[in-house]
Amino acid sequence: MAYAQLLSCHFNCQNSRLSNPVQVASEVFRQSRGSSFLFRNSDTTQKNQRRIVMNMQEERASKAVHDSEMRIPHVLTVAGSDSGAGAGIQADLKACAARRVYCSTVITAVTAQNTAGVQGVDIVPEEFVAEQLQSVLSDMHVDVVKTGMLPSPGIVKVLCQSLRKFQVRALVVDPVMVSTSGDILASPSVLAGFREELLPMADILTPNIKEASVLLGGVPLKSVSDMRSASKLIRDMGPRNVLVKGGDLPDSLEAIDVFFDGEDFFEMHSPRVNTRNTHGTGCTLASCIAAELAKGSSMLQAVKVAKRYIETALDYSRDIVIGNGSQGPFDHFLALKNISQSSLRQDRFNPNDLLLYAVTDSGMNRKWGRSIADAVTAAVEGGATIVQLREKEAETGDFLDAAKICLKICRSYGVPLLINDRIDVALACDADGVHVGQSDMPARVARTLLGPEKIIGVSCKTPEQAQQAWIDGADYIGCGGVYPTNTKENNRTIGLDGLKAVCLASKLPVVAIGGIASSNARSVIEIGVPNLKGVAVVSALFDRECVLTETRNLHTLLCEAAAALTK
Ligand SMILES: Cc1ncc(COP(=O)(O)OP(=O)(O)O)c(N)n1
Ligand SMILES: Cc1nc(C(=O)O)sc1CCOP(=O)(O)O
Ligand SMILES: [Mg+2]
Repeated sequence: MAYAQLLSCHFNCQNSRLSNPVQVASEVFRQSRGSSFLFRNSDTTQKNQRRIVMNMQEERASKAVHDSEMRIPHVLTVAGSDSGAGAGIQADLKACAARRVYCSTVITAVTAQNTAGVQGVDIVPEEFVAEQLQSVLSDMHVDVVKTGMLPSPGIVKVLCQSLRKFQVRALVVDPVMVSTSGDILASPSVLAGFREELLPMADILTPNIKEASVLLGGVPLKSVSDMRSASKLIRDMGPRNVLVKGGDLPDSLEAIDVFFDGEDFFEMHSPRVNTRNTHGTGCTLASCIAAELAKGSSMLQAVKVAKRYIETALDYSRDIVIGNGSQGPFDHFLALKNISQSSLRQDRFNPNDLLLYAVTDSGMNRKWGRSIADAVTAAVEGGATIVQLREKEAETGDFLDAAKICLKICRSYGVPLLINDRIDVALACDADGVHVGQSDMPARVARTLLGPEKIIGVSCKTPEQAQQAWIDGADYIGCGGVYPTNTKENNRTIGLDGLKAVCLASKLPVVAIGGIASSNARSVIEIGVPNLKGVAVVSALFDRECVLTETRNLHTLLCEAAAALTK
């Protein structure tokens, strides 16, 4: 079968949006079957050639199955090249790779740049920027476009034209105007194009305080309160969300960013990292937001993850030396290093997320005729603050498929998803972490495999196990069975006293598990130990007719009980 025909029938499959890989494969076979008439030689040659055709068809069909399964999230960055590779296109590529997202590139300018500053800029003609945009967007499925240096009004124009022609899920605009070294990277005439065309299309704009000031006509920003006002005024220019980055705010011990979504303000605080290696933080942050959006995160969650990633990367790279200038690049690939300094793990896990911990059960879902997607959606809608996918009977492939589905749902609600027992599944789908028991893979080995960023929970029934969990680098303890349960066979009940003993033996946050429901959750919280952060529940949520109602009720009860304790 002619290659062009194979491609075209694959293309037709994609166009008809056959979502199931098996459907895609059978469509490839169906469309390709008629074409063996191309071969009209002797019988044997015909047989051999048919075999070749069949092999090609099988290969193509399996490729079609593979392609539809393996489409990875895709960010297109439209930005300038930095020869020193700390910022620009090079930072975007590294950030996306570190966040496990594919990144294609449209180059708007080539800069001669190093750790001392920008020595030269060569702007790519707008026609050639348009050609690059056409090449990428007409061929590849781009989820999110991220923009950096847009050095001419013509480039802003052709970009907006392309964005109108090829729809993407989100547009992240980093209004690069001044480099970290103070060099001007966009002329004032670009500002008009920004205001008129690009900003109204943006899902998020990420100015630093200098850029926010330029956008507002030179108003100085000196405090967090100024940043709040600026984010509101800038949002009036069109972007749906604004993140004003306060890293350069004078007299602040913290790096404070202000996020405004049109309704609420969120202040995001992180310790200021004392390092010269900050070149490229703006590009990296915007790319990381784009990458998380491409993976399906909500905007606020994407911003939080990106900020945490930058903070961890800066901390990890604080002492590296690249170049002789005043501003060095940092290392994007900390996850590839087997580091376990607990200092790097601060803040990426919020112990308050343990308040209402929903643990899934496929048997219960089957009993009530629910898909895993329905069960998890109802739980997070109802207020579950963290979800664990616990699939005790599933084949690895099915477990992974379920994990990908749940991850998409949880990311869109900003709720972490942990995988029960299976470190390999967590790695394969880039889940937020794992929960392991005393007979599963030891937590310290899980930590080595998962790196510093992932959440690791460990089941403990005794103070000794709790102490070991801390040494092994766990983030929290699951402690039970507090009450008898039918969900886990032969599970030893340790009661409220056993729970209290485990909590007192550890600095780690603890979530209680086993036989907990609305009828007894208050008594659990009321043991009143500060590191007991919540309850983990299976049957009281999932072995019920309406998961949404049960989760809502339990969530309200837990909030009330926790609030009563702090009075
Ligand atoms: C939050 C939480 N706590 C405890 C457990 C139990 O883990 P484990 O002892 O490994 O038993 P299984 O769940 O694997 O049967 C948990 N899953 N979650
Ligand atoms: C998974 C699990 N682990 C336990 C432990 O004691 O470590 S008890 C348990 C099952 C909890 O289910 P339910 O909320 O239906 O009682
Ligand atoms: Mg286990």
